[in-house]
Amino acid sequence: MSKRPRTLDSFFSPPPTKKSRVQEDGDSTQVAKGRSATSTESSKHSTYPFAVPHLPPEISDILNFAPSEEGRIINDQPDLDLLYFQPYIPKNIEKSLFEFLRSELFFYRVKYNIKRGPVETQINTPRYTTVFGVDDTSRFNENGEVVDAATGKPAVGKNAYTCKPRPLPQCLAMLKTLTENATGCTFNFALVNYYASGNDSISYHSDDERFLGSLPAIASFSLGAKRDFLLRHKKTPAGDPSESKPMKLPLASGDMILMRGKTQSCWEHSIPKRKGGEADKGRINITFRRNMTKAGTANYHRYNVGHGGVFKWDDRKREMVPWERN
Ligand SMILES: O=C(O)CCC(=O)C(=O)O
Ligand SMILES: [Fe+2]
Repeated sequence: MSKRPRTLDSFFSPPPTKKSRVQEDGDSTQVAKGRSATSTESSKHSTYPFAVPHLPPEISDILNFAPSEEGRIINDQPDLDLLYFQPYIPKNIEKSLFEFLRSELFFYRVKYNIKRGPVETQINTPRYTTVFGVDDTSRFNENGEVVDAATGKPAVGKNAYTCKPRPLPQCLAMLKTLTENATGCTFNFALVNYYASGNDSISYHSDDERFLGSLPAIASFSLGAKRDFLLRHKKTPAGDPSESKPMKLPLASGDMILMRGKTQSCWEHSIPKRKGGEADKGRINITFRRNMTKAGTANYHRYNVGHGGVFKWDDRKREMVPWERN
C-alpha cells in the first residue's frame, strides 16, 4: 500500500481552518461543515487564470487507496516495457475525479506554425491541453516563485525562462505523489489532455525528447471515455518483425499505464479518432513526466499552452467554452 502523500497546501493556500482540521481528524459530526470549509480551499498562483479548488475529501480520502490493482508487466515484445494498472484509480471515485478535473482545470486549444522548407503550415492541435510543473533545474519557493533548484535565486539573463512555469495544483500534486510512491519514479511535470469527443486525437509520436533524458518513465492516466491506445515499434534498419505487430490497449476510465525502459526510444503511441462506442463522451489523459531542462519546460508551454485563450468546462452547455476574466 502506498504512503499517504504530503500535499503542497503550505504555499498554495492559507492554513486550514479549524473546521477542516476537525473534519480531517475524522469527527463525523463535523463532516458537513468541514466539507464546505474544505471545498473553499484552492490552489492559487500568479500564472493561473483562476484558482483550482482542492480535491474534495470524498475523492482525496479514497484516492489514498490507489493503486486499486497491482500493475501487470507487458514486455513480451522487443524493446517494450509497460506496467499496466487496470484500474489504478478506485472505481468508486473514477467518475467524480474525471468530472472534477474537467470542471476545474483551465485548458488551451493550441495553434502553432511549422515550417517545412519554404512552406509554413498552421497546426490546430486536435484536443485541449494544459501543463503544470517545472524541470529539474528549478523549483517553486514558499512564495510560489520559480527559483534555481540549487541556489534558491531567480534565474536571470540568458538563464531566465522564456515561459512562465506553473506549479501543480493540489489535485494533481496529490496524484503525482501517490504515483511516485507506487512506482518508485520521480516526476516534476504534468501534461493534461482533454479529448472532447472521438474526433479529438493524438497522432503517432514518442515522448523521446532529449529533455526527458534517456529511458524516461512516463505515467499516463485515463479518465472518462474508453479510447484505444495504439503502440507500434519504430522502423528499424533491419526491418525487424516487431515493426509489423502494433498493439491496441483499450484504456478505460481509471487505468494507468507506466511506459518505461526503451518504450519511448523504440516505440510510438497514439490515440486515433474514433466513431461509435463512447465517442461522444469526453476523456482526460494525465501524464506525469520528469523534465530535465528549461528548454523542455518552454517546449511544453509552446505546444500545450501557446498564446491563445483559456477554455473552461461549462456544465450547462456540456462543453469547453472560452473563459474570460470578468
Ligand atoms: O491520451 C493518451 O492516452 C496519450 C497522450 C500522449 O501520448 C501524450 O500526451 O504524449
Ligand atoms: Fe505521448
